[in-house]
Amino acid sequence: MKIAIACDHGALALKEAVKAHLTARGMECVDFGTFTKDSCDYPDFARPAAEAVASGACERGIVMCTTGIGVSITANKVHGIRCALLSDPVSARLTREHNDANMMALGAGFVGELLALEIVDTFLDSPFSNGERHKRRIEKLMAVEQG
Ligand SMILES: O=C(CO)[C@H](O)[C@H](O)[C@H](O)COP(=O)(O)O
Repeated sequence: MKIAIACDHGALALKEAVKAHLTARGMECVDFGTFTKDSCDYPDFARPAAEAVASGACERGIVMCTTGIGVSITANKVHGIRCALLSDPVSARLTREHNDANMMALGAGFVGELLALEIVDTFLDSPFSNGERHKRRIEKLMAVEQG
């Protein structure tokens, strides 16, 4: 699986840990930065990662900042993206089963590395349920993009 990853200065260490973990699992990470601890602006990194998922260049995306909020809001403004801000593995499973989320966000200030990796694994390993009611709801939520 090809995964787009991105972070700002608040989550650099977590992004590196996620990248190492996914690489060890045999997945390909496309890293959109940031690459230093210098202060930066999270949309500059979350946006291209989300666009890579929206275009199909990457299958899933994982974006990180201090809270996870800024990167998740940014990703969700890209057409085709359903990005869930996650802090527990149950929500990671349910957002795949119910929302068919194609991206997830983590707040490095709130979720430690071990928990973050469990959330990432659960998110990537959980399938969409394909339930009719969930498909209907996703169609309706994606229609919001059309105005
Ligand atoms: O959490 C974030 C946005 O939702 C970012 O990671 C920023 O770090 C956060 O807004 C704090 O910004 P600062 O420049 O590091 O003070």
